[in-house]
Amino acid sequence: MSIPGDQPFRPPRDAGASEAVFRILIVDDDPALRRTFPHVLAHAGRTFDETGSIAEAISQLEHQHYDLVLLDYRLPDATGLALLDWLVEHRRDEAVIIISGEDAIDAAIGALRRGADDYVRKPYHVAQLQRAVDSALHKAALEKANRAMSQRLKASERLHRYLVESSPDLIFTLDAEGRFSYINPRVKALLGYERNSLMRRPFTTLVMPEDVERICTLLAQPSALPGESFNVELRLRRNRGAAHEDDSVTVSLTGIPMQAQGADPRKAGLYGVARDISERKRAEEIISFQAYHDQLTHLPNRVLFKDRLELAIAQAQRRTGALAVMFVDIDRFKLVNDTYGHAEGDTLLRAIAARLSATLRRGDTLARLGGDEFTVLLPDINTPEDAEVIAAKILDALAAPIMLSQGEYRATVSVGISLFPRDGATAEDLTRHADIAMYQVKRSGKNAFRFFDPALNTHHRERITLENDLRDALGRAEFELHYQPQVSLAQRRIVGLEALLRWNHPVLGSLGPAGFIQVAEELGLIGEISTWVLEQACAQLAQWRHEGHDQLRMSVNLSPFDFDKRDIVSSVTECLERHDLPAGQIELEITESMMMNDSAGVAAKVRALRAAGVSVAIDDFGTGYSALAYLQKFPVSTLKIDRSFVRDLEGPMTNPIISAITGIARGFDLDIVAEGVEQAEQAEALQMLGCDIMQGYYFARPAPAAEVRSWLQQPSMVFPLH
Ligand SMILES: Nc1nc2c(ncn2[C@@H]2O[C@@H]3COP(=O)(O)O[C@H]4[C@@H](O)[C@H](n5cnc6c(=O)[nH]c(N)nc65)O[C@@H]4COP(=O)(O)O[C@H]3[C@H]2O)c(=O)[nH]1
Repeated sequence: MSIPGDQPFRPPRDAGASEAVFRILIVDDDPALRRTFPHVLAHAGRTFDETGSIAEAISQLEHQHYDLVLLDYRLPDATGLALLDWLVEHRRDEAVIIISGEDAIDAAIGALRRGADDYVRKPYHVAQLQRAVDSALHKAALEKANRAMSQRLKASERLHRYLVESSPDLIFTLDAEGRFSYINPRVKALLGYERNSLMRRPFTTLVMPEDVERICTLLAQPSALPGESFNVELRLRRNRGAAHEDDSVTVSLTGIPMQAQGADPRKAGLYGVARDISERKRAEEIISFQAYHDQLTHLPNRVLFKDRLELAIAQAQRRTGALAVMFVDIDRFKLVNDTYGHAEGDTLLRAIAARLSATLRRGDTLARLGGDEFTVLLPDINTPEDAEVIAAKILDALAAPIMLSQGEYRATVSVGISLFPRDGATAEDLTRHADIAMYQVKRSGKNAFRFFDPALNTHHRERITLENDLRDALGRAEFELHYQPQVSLAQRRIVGLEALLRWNHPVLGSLGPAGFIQVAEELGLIGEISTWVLEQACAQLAQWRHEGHDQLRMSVNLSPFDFDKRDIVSSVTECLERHDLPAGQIELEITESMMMNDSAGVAAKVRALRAAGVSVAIDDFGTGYSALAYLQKFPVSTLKIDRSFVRDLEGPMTNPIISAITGIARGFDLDIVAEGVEQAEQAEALQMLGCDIMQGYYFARPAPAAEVRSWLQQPSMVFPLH
């Protein structure tokens, strides 16, 4: 069996005999001989030391290693055998050639037994001694090289063992039956097994059941040739005893079949390296989760929703079934975000996501597309009524208030529904059509659901065009203010003017605010528009005051959004200062509904405005649930009687509501203005009911500033003005 990549060990070059340096120790009591030897044995790379006794030789050897000792047998202090014994005893590896004049064979046997390499008997021929020395040194060189090689082999083996045993990867070998024949200690730390307990156990012992079949198939493949590696990702199971939250570790396994030379390829063992990639997998999972999920709610995002919808469409097509897509948009979400801040907005989004999720079944998908937009995929519905039931459930799910840190909040949503195949065959069409249906719900009062109707499509396109045009309208100076007089019958003069916004649309002509104010609010453009209106109205009033009409009051309509997000008080007072206007000559109109939902602190702002001397009127008074309590909380200065009450006026004293309103106004010392007066009889009746200031087509329609100027200049007023 060969371990791939393991090369045969080669000795280093300097271990070769040819390049070695040899030290030779001559031990002889004859000084003449000691001097002769170096001459007769001289050779490049040989050095000689000499001593005359065993004791001297030992002392020399204790300090120096020699390759060869030329040892005289008989010395003054002992025989050469004593030195041989010393060498054995001290595990020395010097080669020894005994040079002896002894005749007895015992001397030679004794010397060779004690490890002498050669025995040269005196008298000898010089060539004989030279041969013996050459041969002993050659042998010594070989042994030296051998020793060096085996030392290096051992070191190399230790290194390899160290690398394998301390590897952070799991390294193992399997026999031909797939049982462990080696496994490194990493298995203990990684999976909690004692390595010995795994020996001869099948590899599959360590594999999670879900992956066993896969790895078995891979191992059984005949294409797995020796040296041809494979790589596979699989889960290894932890020892039950290893207290760990995960019961498996995901590894990347590189397997290299090992096969004995010429053996059956199917009978190959395996060399495997398994790297723990659990962390990487987790990171990958997080990254892919983030790519397909919304971070705030952890719901699927737009990409994943589209993917699931496309899959559901394909499946519905196959089984000729139906599916529904819902577009869910939170009503007035912007208001929460702008008023309470993004943290509260996020809490609301999470709470709504949780409520919606709870109403759906396992196979349904709830996704967050971004902002306050959610989508729902109902992949398996039979009839439109099924979708209707779920839409109703969604609305119901939000009936209970949601707890925000600022208090309870009642959220509502608008839901648009499109059906496959009826309303579209692609993910884009179905989502767009559900979106259009949702828009329609928004326009007709919110907090409801509605199915897509192809007719909506045209409206929707018109709406998109309108939105785009509206974004450019301020920049292109397409807005204009018209002014409608408020007259006092008793004084027969114009006492006030209401500024009413007009949009001179390049294609559609002059548009009234009803057609675009709500869109501007939804697009977040209302703030800029209101600022422009206020500025324009103040400038115009200043102009008329300059022309001598200094008793006029200017009414300006504000949107609830103006009270929500801006510091309306300072905007108004600064504008008044800029135009040098007395505060009481500007009147801001707010609606009843704004008073009822005092989330943005409207009452406090109204009080601040009133404190600054600015008049505040309640528009459409009496149409909602105006309670006297509101009048205490909101210290307004004027009540405007809605034109719906004026329209119903048939004769004097016939309208109890108007009587009540005038009574309230008197009680609270408020001004009163009747709107929508179209006929002389209505004016008469209102006067009888105690209302003197009136506004309506009977007196004058809203008109551009130039026309209003001509009315203001009339010395005596005759109604109608035009
Ligand atoms: N049928 C009938 N209608 C009459 C009569 N006299 C006046 N009107 C109309 O009644 C509306 C009076 O304004 P509003 O109730 O404050 O109702 C206003 C106001 O709430 C809002 N609006 C107007 N201008 C602005 C503005 O600059 N900013 C904001 N945020 N809203 C505005 O748009 C609403 C509609 O404004 P307009 O279309 O200009 O409609 C005006 C006016 O043209 C009448 O005798 N009969």
